[in-house]
Amino acid sequence: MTEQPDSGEAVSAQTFLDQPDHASGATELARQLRRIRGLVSGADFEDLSAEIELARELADRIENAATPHPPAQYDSWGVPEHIASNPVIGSRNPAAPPLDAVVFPDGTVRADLTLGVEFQGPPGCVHGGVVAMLFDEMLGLANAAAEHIGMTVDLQVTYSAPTPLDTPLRFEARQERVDGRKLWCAGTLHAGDTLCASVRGMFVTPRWMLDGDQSKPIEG
Ligand SMILES: CCCCCCCCCCCCCC(=O)SCCNC(=O)CCNC(=O)[C@H](O)C(C)(C)COP(=O)(O)OP(=O)(O)OC[C@H]1O[C@@H](n2cnc3c(N)ncnc32)[C@H](O)[C@@H]1OP(=O)(O)O
Repeated sequence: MTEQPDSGEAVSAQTFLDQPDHASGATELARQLRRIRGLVSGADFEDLSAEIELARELADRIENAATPHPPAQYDSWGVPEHIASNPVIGSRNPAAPPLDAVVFPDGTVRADLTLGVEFQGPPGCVHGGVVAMLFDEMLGLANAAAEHIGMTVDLQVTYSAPTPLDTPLRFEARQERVDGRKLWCAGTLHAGDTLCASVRGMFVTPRWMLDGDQSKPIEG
């Protein structure tokens, strides 16, 4: 639970698309791989030959133990495998920060996170493409929270100040307008009181999705 300070009164938020740890341990494995991701991209080493051998052995073992599943089908928005592989929120995707969102009763989706050197663009700053990717996901989550989802057709990001690395960041997004299959969302990214970036996005619910079941259970 968290509180929405701007409203002047405490409003509780619920974890959104909670992803319980996978029974196999894959979620914990992804956490350890994220540690390695940050260390390898942001540190110097004398000699890693022994660690490379270990990593190769580990990759071979995981490959042998894996039963790969194909990419999710279009009608499986929100099923655990779909969420888990997501490059922004996927708890089992080591490439994902991951971003954990909460949703407020008014539909605002919020995520607090800190991005390390593996997300660096300009020196000391978060890569602008990473900001855009996180915004895209945040707007997608705002659509999901409003139970009206679509695909991105237009995403306009305004970068107002550098987004610092290793600093608590706050993303917020909400769906603002719906006109038939067209959805409009907006969001902001703050580092403390500084507005680093804002976004406006337009989404369209594909024609084929209207025949499908958009209200599939949102699980993780
Ligand atoms: C429930 C569980 C949820 C779980 C969520 C987990 C989170 C996941 C979050 C993931 C988040 C990540 C998200 C991602 O990464 S989404 C991936 C990136 N986006 C895409 O790949 C989308 C590619 N585009 C398409 O596939 C088609 O264009 C779609 C299917 C979207 C629409 O093709 P369709 O044939 O169906 O529709 P239409 O062509 O009749 O158009 C309909 C209306 O829209 C208007 N229009 C169209 N384009 C534009 C435009 N650019 N500007 C302004 N207007 C535009 C158009 O004029 C028309 O208006 P009107 O003439 O009716 O007035």
